Amino acid sequence: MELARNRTSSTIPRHDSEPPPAAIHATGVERRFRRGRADVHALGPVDLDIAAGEFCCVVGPSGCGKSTFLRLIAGLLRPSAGRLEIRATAQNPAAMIFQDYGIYPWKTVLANVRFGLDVQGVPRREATKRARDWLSRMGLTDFADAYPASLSGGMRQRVSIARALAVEPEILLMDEPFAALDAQLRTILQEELLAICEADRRTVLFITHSLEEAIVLGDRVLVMSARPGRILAERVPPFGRPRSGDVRHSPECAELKAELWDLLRGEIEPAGGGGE
Ligand SMILES: Nc1ncnc2c1ncn2[C@@H]1O[C@H](COP(=O)(O)OP(=O)(O)OP(=O)(O)O)[C@@H](O)[C@H]1O
Repeated sequence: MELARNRTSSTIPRHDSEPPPAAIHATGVERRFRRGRADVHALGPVDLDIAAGEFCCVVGPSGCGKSTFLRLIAGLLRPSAGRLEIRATAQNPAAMIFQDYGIYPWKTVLANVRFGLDVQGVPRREATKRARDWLSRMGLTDFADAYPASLSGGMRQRVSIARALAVEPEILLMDEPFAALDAQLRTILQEELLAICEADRRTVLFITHSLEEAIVLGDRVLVMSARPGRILAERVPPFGRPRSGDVRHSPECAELKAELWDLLRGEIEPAGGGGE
């Protein structure tokens, strides 16, 4: 097992004709867990390149190892086998956003968004300014001094996104970030995420159970097999950038959704259910 992290791109010789180096490069990555006496093969082998600036969505059956893959990339877990390279130049290469927001209830909204900057040792005045900028971009200026308990689910998820983006990560890892939100809020936050990523191109790995969400947001959609999760297929949504969430109403979206569902159907047990 090998893990290469924080390697600066400038140390890798390149020629102009070469494509840009992958921000995430996985070769034969596997992860196993011990559960009592049992050995749970959760993931892999996974071979995958994600380009710098690419927005990649991952769909797959429940329990196939999607979160495990994200946690490996975040450095929260180590691969049991294979090689995982994360190429980033920033001091803080990856930030993660979870479904349950992961914000601190005892800190104000402003303190939550400033948290990562405080940890990085950014001077307080600068950290506060950057945190306020992100609160403004996420429409939360008036809630800077509020505590999370007084916010709606959508607002809490905005705080969580602002906190992750405030540290200016090169790689954004999002684990079903909108799953707990109602359909309208989900659509609004998808639009906001599209706008943010348009303004500030980042490498994003986004896990979702919604095929439509994956198509609307992704430059590429990866389909994972049942556990142990492997990349079964990948599809490129036929929409350019800038892109609006309105592409969800297009025939191309419906067609691709049906195709992805066909790919997933055999991996999901028991049989049945719909495409979302
Ligand atoms: N720390 C752990 N110890 C033991 N088993 C684990 C651990 N973490 C994950 N697993 C197992 O690994 C498998 C993959 O889990 P993971 O959470 O990555 O799946 P997932 O695709 O993200 O699932 P879901 O879509 O339901 O969130 C599951 O069988 C899970 O029970």
